[in-house]
Amino acid sequence: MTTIIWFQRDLRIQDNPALKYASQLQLPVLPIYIFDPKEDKNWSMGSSSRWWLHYSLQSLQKKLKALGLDLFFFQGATLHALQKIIDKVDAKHIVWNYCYEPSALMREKKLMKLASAKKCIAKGFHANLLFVPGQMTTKQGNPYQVFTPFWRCCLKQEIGKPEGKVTKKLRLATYSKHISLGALDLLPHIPWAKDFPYLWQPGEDNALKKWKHFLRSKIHQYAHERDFPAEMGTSMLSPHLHFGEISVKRIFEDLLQNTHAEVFLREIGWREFAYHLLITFPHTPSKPLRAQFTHFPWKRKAKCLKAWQKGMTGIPIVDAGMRQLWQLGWMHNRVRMIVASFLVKDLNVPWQEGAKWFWDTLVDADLANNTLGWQWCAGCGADAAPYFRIFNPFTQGKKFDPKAEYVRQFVPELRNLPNSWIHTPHLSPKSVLEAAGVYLGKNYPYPIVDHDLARKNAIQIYHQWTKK
Ligand SMILES: Cc1cc2nc3c(=O)[nH]c(=O)nc-3n(C[C@H](O)[C@H](O)[C@H](O)COP(=O)(O)OP(=O)(O)OC[C@H]3O[C@@H](n4cnc5c(N)ncnc54)[C@H](O)[C@@H]3O)c2cc1C
Repeated sequence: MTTIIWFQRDLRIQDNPALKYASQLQLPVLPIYIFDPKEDKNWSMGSSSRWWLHYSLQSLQKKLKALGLDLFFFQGATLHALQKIIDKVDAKHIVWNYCYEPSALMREKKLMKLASAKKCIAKGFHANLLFVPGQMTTKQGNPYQVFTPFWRCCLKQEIGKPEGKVTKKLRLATYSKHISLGALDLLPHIPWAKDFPYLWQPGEDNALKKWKHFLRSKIHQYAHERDFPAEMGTSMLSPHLHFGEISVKRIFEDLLQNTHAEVFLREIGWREFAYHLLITFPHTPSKPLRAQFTHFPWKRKAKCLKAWQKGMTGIPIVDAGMRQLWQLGWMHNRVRMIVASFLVKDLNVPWQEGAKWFWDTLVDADLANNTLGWQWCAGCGADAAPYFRIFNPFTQGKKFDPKAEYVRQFVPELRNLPNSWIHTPHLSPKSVLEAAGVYLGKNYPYPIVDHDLARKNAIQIYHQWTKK
């Protein structure tokens, strides 16, 4: 008789209700992780996330060993693997924390049935969000589609306290047919992620360290600094939150006594909103929430998309963002909005193309947050920026990177341009460019579109389309 604990996106031992429950059952425990590279079809895990996952699992395995346990790895179709394991160990219980994505919830439902047929008690726990998504409705009983009333409603609900730590040693069940972490083959074969470790240390201990540091020395400035990409004024917790290395209930609890918490807490609220939308409207990762956008005349321009992906658009703030993403697997939120607006409005490329690129390159790639972010920028989602509000990437660059530290870090070929010209090299006097060693069309591109024309064009397309 065994208790299986199935880890998914809850790679922590603190405030882990499934682990806590398993620890109270007095049976040998079998902690497992199953990786199915083909799962979730269009949204199987991207390359940067896999990098993160490898180190996060390594860290969890170490933490479980300190509890007398281990982490057993499996590869292949999840339900099939679960069925085999339940049979092999004659499982009495299988426990897990819910993964709030449409296909994961479907899988978990099937697991309930499968386990019950085998007389194994299956139990899922709510652990990775503050509120169960999809349950909050307006007075009329409709799902919320605007953030502020959604969040107001959330904050009136009770939020349970985080679970304590499991501290006592547990008995490990035995199972011989598992594979090693390395055999999951999560790490890249060519070293494109070589710079990631300068910025990122996955794992629960590092997530907690980062959170404590943010609380101690950054949260009081967050409201002012969060929009300036060179300041590093945000928490940078997104990949840790995505993989469940830190509990959002724990974050909420720590914020209760903090007088600077409001703005930061709202961002945590956007995460809740994103999951609420994803569960309520499960088609939205690939289709617009506002159905009238289904036939919007986007254009698939392969050359423009490539230039955007490579950070070679000739628009410094866009290129800096796209190169930060490639180099470090992450991009600052303000810049995510700028590059997304540029792709969908200036280049008229479908938002789904941008979402896919982010999915593969972000260490924090998250189906709910990524979908919300892209649909917000494209104007086709809930509470989205109106389509005709188009970011000017040059003024955004000057406003949010006034000393051009961000652009200089990620677009070093522009490094020697003065602050007054660095965001608009194409308008710079020839003498200034020459003095800085910038040769447009040679070592840095001309802008791939004229922003003023592109803006007029985007608005014209929108008006023609809305008249139809
Ligand atoms: C086009 C686009 C795509 C995005 N894709 C993702 C994604 O795949 N994964 C992801 O986690 N975030 C995504 N975001 C949201 C946001 O950019 C990141 O969460 C944020 O930059 C992460 O940095 P941080 O942890 O320092 O954030 P902080 O400012 O410190 O915020 C704390 C936490 O709140 C949550 N959060 C913050 N802003 C948002 C937001 N706008 N929407 C939802 N949750 C938010 C995140 O979990 C974040 O870690 C996207 C935004 C845009 C505009």
